[in-house]
Amino acid sequence: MRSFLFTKMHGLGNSYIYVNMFKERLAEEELSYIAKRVSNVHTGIGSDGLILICPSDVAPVKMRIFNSDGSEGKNCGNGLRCVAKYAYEHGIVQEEQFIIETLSGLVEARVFVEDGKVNSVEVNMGKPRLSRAEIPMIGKEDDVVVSEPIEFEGHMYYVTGVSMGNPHAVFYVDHIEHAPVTTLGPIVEKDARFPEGVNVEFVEVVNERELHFRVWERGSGVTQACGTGACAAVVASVLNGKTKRNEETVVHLAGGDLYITWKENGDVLMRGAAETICTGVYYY
Ligand SMILES: N[C@@H](CCC[C@H](N)C(=O)O)C(=O)O
Repeated sequence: MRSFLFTKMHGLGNSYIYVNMFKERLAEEELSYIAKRVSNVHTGIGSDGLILICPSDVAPVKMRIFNSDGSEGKNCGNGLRCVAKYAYEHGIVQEEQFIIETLSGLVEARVFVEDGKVNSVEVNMGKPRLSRAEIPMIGKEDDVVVSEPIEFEGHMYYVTGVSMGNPHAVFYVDHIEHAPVTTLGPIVEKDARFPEGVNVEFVEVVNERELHFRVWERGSGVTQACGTGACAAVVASVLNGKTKRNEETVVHLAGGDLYITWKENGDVLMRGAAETICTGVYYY
């Protein structure tokens, strides 16, 4: 029987099994299988997926994220905050500001430390990508998708498309508690107009600085929070004239709050909590 050491961490209830690949060896061809196994709440550890904390050729640390269905994602906002906390607290980095490599590029993290422990993290998530080709979404390559009418199963909705290194489809609702997360979410996720699938976000605007948010994640379904999704929601809200550029917006997710600013220079800043739940040995 084989085994590896893991740490379970969460960002606002979006939990992953983290493996320190500076020390552990997992076979590339088994990563998808391991992600599915550890995520299972009944027969595994229970999580929204698996995150590998890896050595990098271009940064002090690299993040790889696998959803609970075994698919590999290109970015993960809550994961980045937890990777930053882990890297700092385990001495992978010594500075409080450092670069993390992801499959969608480099981001800069800054940890806020109290008594040697990281209690929150800010990540500069970089610039959102807005063209259909970048999201990706079928249609004229250079077009942006802002409140575009779109039909699903005979009903009309309005979608705004944003890539934060991974794809997001944002929909506005009047009351967040009635958002069709588990009904419309899986339909949009797998719709052929999004050739790589899509994360699906529902947003209720409270006021110019506050949003309610629920998510159906590509590859994981309902989660308590999605960092890249919350960034996409803020970008979409600026594009739709509902919130302001260069001003911090509080996003209320099921698992807690994130503080997000789409800066004048184009970068999106995300700040929020990152927490360690437990460590252990996983056998497979
Ligand atoms: N929970 C994440 C996003 C994880 C990846 C996503 N499901 C995808 O496939 O793109 C976050 O906090 O951003």
